[in-house]
Amino acid sequence: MTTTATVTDLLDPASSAYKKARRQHFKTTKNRTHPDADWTPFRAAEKKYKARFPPPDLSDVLDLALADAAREQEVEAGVWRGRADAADVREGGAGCKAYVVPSIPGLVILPGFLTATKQRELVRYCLREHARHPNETNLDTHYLLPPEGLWNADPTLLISPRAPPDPSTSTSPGPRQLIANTPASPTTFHTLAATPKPPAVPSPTVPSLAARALLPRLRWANIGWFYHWGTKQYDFARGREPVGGVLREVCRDAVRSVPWGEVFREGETQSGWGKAGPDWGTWEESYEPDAGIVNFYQAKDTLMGHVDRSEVCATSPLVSISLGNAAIFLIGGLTRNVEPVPILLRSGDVVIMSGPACRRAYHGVPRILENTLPSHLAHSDEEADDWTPFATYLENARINVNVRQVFPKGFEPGLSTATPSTL
Ligand SMILES: O=C(O)CCC(=O)C(=O)O
Ligand SMILES: [Fe+2]
Repeated sequence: MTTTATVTDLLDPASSAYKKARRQHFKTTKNRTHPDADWTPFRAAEKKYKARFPPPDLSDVLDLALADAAREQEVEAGVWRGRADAADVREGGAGCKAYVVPSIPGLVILPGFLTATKQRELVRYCLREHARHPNETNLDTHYLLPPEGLWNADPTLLISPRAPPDPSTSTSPGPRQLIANTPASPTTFHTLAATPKPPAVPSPTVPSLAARALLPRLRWANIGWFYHWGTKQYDFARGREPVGGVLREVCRDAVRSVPWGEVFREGETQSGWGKAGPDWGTWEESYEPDAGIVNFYQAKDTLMGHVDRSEVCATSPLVSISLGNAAIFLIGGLTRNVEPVPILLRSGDVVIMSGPACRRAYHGVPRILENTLPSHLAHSDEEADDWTPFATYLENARINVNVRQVFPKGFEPGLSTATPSTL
């Protein structure tokens, strides 16, 4: 008989689950040489938190839910916990708690920013309304998805690959590809916009799958301006979908609730803001999200360290919303040589990355923390009629909504050749 090891078992050295994980670990790492000396501090942290055995020690991980008595039950039930004092933070915020991390100027954490009701609304929005045509998903390249979207399809519906089978080649619709790209800026913008953006080639080896079997392979859905993964640049010629409804409202509320004077204090202002100078003082009016990605993570998925530099504006806020299971988020500096700060992000937390030091800092998600789905997103006796499938999906998943602003205030992109579909 096989039983699923819980986090509590895995953290207890006397348990059989711990001993089994240890045996497996020694078996798989027996012949491995350890190139630790060559790892950058960012890579070393990724390895640490990715490790299945021994389970990572989270005592260096900033966990701001521990500073909030109202979240005690959520923390206890999820077992994994970091420390509220694991990093130096400054507290501020009007009407809600905002934490500034002075070692990474421009990084703001809004723990528990979203109510349980808002979290549910956003989960419904991401899966039911957003991850479908005309928004592109990772599956569109390889599969002929139903027009109503994967989520709304009959779970038994057989979804066919786009390309006819060819057993001689093998590619798969995997996670996001990390490709080196030229940072976008007002100077490089026109060259980047003119670079050819050939469509991705559908894999001839993916199998037909029922909608319910394909759903766990959903990895991302595009927001706003269309992103071209092959060149890691926006494809402005395709126009954009509007960023509206609950998403725009949540992002704008989050930006408005930040005490920006605390984030960028007088006298501490960093260089790198560009010709127009710091514009954090006017974000309340000028911030307008127009692009981004919804990331769908299954329990074993990770997102490698990267910099989001395809946006022409390298300073305006990027709003990142966590839903479902918790995760370890690493954020460091402008190179991988900067030791990252590990942060435990739980459902309802919002992170804002802004300003030149943070907006182009390396960051990544080395681990999803299993069994951390808060009870307000799980199955319950009195759940709303339509919540059951969402609760089932979330048992094993985390959703991150990552929303950006591509153009700086006042920048004239001159996109006369573009044919925006829904501007
Ligand atoms: O999942 C997250 O918290 C971060 C996602 C991210 O960095 C991205 O989409 O670029
Ligand atoms: Fe990112």
